[in-house]
Amino acid sequence: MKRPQTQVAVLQAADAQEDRRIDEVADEADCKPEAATRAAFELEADGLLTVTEETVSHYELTEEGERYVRESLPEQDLYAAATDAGAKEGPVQMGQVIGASGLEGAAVDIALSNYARKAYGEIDSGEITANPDADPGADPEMLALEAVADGRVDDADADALDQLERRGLVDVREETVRSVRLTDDGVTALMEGVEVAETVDQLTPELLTSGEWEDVEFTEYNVEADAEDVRHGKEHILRQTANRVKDTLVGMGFQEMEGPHADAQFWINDCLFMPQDHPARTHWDQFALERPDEIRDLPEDLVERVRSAHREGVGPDGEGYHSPWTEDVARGMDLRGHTTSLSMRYLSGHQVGDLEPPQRYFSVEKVYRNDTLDPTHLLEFFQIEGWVMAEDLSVRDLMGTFTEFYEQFGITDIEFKPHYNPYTEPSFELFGTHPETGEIVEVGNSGIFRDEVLTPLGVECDVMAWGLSLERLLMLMYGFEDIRDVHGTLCDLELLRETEVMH
Ligand SMILES: N[C@@H](Cc1ccccc1)C(=O)O
Repeated sequence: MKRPQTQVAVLQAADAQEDRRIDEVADEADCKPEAATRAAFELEADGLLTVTEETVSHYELTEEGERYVRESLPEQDLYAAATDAGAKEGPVQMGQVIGASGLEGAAVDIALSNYARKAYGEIDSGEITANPDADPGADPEMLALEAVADGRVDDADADALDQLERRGLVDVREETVRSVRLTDDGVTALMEGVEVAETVDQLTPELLTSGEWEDVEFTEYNVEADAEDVRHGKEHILRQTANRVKDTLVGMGFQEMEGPHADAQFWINDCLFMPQDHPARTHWDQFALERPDEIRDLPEDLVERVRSAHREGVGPDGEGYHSPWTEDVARGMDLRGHTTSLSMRYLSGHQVGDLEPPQRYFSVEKVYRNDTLDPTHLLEFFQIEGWVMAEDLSVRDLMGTFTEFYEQFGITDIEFKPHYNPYTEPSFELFGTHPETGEIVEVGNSGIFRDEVLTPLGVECDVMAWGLSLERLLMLMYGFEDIRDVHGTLCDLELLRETEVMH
């Protein structure tokens, strides 16, 4: 039998009687552990070797853990001080005991909570007792801490180790250790003789620089052999999807909008015909800016037209809100609660000049809302904003656009529900079905802009528009159940690493 060089070396270094660790095998085969692992997987695929994997935990003391090993656990100090103060006989003043214990700052809370947990005594209305049966001298956590410090982790009590990890006194690192063993077929092959094939199984810098690569014969690549996990940096799944959304919309003929994250309420709310004294005005619960607290430039002519739409309405039958409207409120600066502020800027002609129909614009940008965090809400998220300007638009166009858009992401069951927005009529919310839970999830909001919005902007044709959530799209695509798994400080790295990317 002929095998590539590394495989022959690994085969010869392996044993039929016992598992040998891959790093030892690599050492003996005189190759890198990665190369030995790859060869082992290939040999395994051909039945000459078995590869077993084992997860080994390495324990290490944190700084705090090291300090306690040197000194003592805070709860041990507390017990000693309590005992000295006579707390074994009856309750004594807590203040006095803590003072005598030498514990300070955060250590006091640590001592008290662990004291109670370990039943070293009772703490009640400012008094403390010490349990005469407790034995802090043989505290299992201290013993485990010492075992870790001395490199005798195997002697440590498993529950105590878990507790130490929870207390942040030890760090645990997990490592996958692979071992190999010869199979009967492997032994037979070795006895019959395995020769080194002339083929090259690894392209090296030397082969490249010498030009030798042109003449050598390469080993066939076994794409079915198992392989080692390589964990390199990669684009975040949310960013990837955002880019895919942008490509999709560009493919559908849209151009991208850009604009400020912090903007005047004028662009965020007033242009959208949201009355200044209406609760709907705060229904996004936007974050207001302290500095600067107002925008300097607003287009005066547009301000005037928006004021008039709010006060008197638009058109012969129009009714305004008959409620106060002040430019001061309109100048107030907020973090945008939706990117519809960008649509207003573009439709007004103040961003890229006056626009003639047909036009299509989009953005995939961050918005900020003062929501309560829960599995489907974040304080900031990405909105897929978009609008189409054309002479004659109907609800069919709106639904058709969403159907076409979501289909590109494999989502074919979007449902619509009539909705209310102060700025669109009719309005629709969009829903999708969560692939794991089967629950109906709201994914966006949309509608056709009212004349009260378009007339002041100087737009004379129809405009249909929407704001969709990028994170919710991700949930439908990948089956995430909690938005915080993919976003923010609590995100689940393992999930992000392992999620297969769809292209
Ligand atoms: N601004 C709406 C989305 C939307 C945009 C444009 C028209 C209609 C609805 C939201 O954030 O929910």
